[in-house]
Amino acid sequence: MGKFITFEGIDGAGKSTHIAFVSDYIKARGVELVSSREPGGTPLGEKLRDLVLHETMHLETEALLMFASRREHIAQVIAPALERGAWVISDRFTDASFAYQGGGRGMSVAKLEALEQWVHPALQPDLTLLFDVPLEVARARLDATRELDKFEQEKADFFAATRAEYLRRAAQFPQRFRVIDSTRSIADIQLRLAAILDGFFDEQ
Ligand SMILES: Nc1ncnc2c1ncn2[C@@H]1O[C@H](COP(=O)(O)OP(=O)(O)O)[C@@H](O)[C@H]1O
Ligand SMILES: Cc1cn([C@H]2C[C@H](O)[C@@H](COP(=O)(O)OP(=O)(O)O)O2)c(=O)[nH]c1=O
Repeated sequence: MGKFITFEGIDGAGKSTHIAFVSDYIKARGVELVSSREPGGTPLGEKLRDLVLHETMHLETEALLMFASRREHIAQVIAPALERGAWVISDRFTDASFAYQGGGRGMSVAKLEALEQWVHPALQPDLTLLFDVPLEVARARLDATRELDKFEQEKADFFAATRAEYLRRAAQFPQRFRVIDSTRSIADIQLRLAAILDGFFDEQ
């Protein structure tokens, strides 16, 4: 079996900035790597992504579409890759549903756990990199760079709750989570990522 690594954090924390670095670092070890994202990662998932990022909908519809996209992603991409021994990096996975639909929007943890049990009862990431920054830093980075989607337009209290839920989960699952202080410079964060990945390779 390959290894499954997920990237998490509130919008603007710096996840996307570090994916190429982590990919290259893993590939340099001679491992086959599949890099993907959620919502999305398959042709159907990308259509669902477009809907869920731009249409207003009931909270539970939003959660169900996230898990529908995930079901397809696991079936088409993640499970086959892990089974053939490849490593998989996903820009977000189920922790994002707990943080955004749960923490941010207030959906019950019990309902999210039921969906998780349904869609991937036996699969969890081997390593989750949580890019953590205060809201003001994330907001300033987003404002400086891009057009904001539905989630990115949310207010500060939404992101405070989202960030808090991510940190709660990191404390709940310390085995797989590594929290990265994303207020640091990109170079400092790369040093920290390299140390985390070296440790992770040593454990294998
Ligand atoms: N450590 C950092 N220091 C300064 N700017 C950063 C840092 N990390 C990311 N950025 C910048 O912040 C913006 C948002 O980063 P991005 O990686 O797209 O965030 P995310 O994928 O988490 O939403 C980008 O313009 C990026 O260049
Ligand atoms: C996977 C997932 C993402 N999301 C949200 C978080 C993000 O705001 C958005 C898209 O994620 P992201 O890939 O970070 O967007 P970008 O391309 O702008 O960096 O989807 C959820 O609300 N629940 C989920 O389960």
